[in-house]
Amino acid sequence: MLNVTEIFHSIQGESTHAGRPCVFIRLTGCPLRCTWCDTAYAFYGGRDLTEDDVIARVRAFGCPLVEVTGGEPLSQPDAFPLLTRLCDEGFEVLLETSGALDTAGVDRRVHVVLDVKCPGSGMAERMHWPNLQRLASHDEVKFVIKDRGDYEWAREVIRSRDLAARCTVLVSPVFGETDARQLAEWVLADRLPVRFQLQLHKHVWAPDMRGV
Ligand SMILES: C[S@@+](CC[C@H](N)C(=O)[O-])C[C@H]1O[C@@H](n2cnc3c(N)ncnc32)[C@H](O)[C@@H]1O
Ligand SMILES: Nc1nc2[nH]cc(C(=O)O)c2c(=O)[nH]1
Ligand code: SF4
Ligand SMILES: [Mg+2]
Repeated sequence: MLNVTEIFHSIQGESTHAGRPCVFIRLTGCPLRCTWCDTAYAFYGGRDLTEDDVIARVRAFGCPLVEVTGGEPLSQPDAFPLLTRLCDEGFEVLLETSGALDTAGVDRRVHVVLDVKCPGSGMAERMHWPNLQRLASHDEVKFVIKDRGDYEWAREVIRSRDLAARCTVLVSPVFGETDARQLAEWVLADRLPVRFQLQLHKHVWAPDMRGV
């Protein structure tokens, strides 16, 4: 059984897949509390659905790209077989995860977008660092940057672990809080080998709108 906040069809707003039509499965619940989280409505509530229900709802959208997100999707043990089932059904599968939960049980076909929570999130000490050793070239690592302190912390993690040689590294401003231009200029000044991203959907729809 899966506890689900929402299943919706939208334009992927993040990662290297930004701009592509995508179905989102937002699982309920998260053990973290990032200071700037834009999805606190997924912490509680939700509706219990069987894996078959979820697959049927996803299939109905007729879209080959699916993202499992949350909340923290890996906080539900049944998320692991769901990811495998989605791959078996022929979907291209993305997983958006906080970095705090072990990704060892995630199907290797899944494209993992792994956050590394910076100090400004208040959750940096929750990082499960062995997750970085399991990154495949189709995976992506994301740093959401609140301020200059976060930027310098992320830069050190990227350089000391040679992350850009392993996979795409994304840096994103905290929406509505971090000056995007400032972050872009820091990246350029340092020749940091990352992909700067904005949350595209928040520029298309109202930033606080659900289900997009
Ligand atoms: C809501 S989280 C759900 C998945 C998982 N719990 C995680 O944190 O990756 C989805 C993505 O949105 C990002 N995010 C949440 N609030 C944000 C904000 N205010 N500005 C920029 N990105 C944000 C998170 O860092 C994460 O990459
Ligand atoms: N359009 C859209 N793209 C997204 N990419 C990642 C999202 C997420 O909340 O994990 C998200 C989201 O909530 N909406
Ligand atoms: S881990 Fe993800 S869902 Fe949980 S509080 Fe942080 S951003 Fe929000
Ligand atoms: Mg979102």
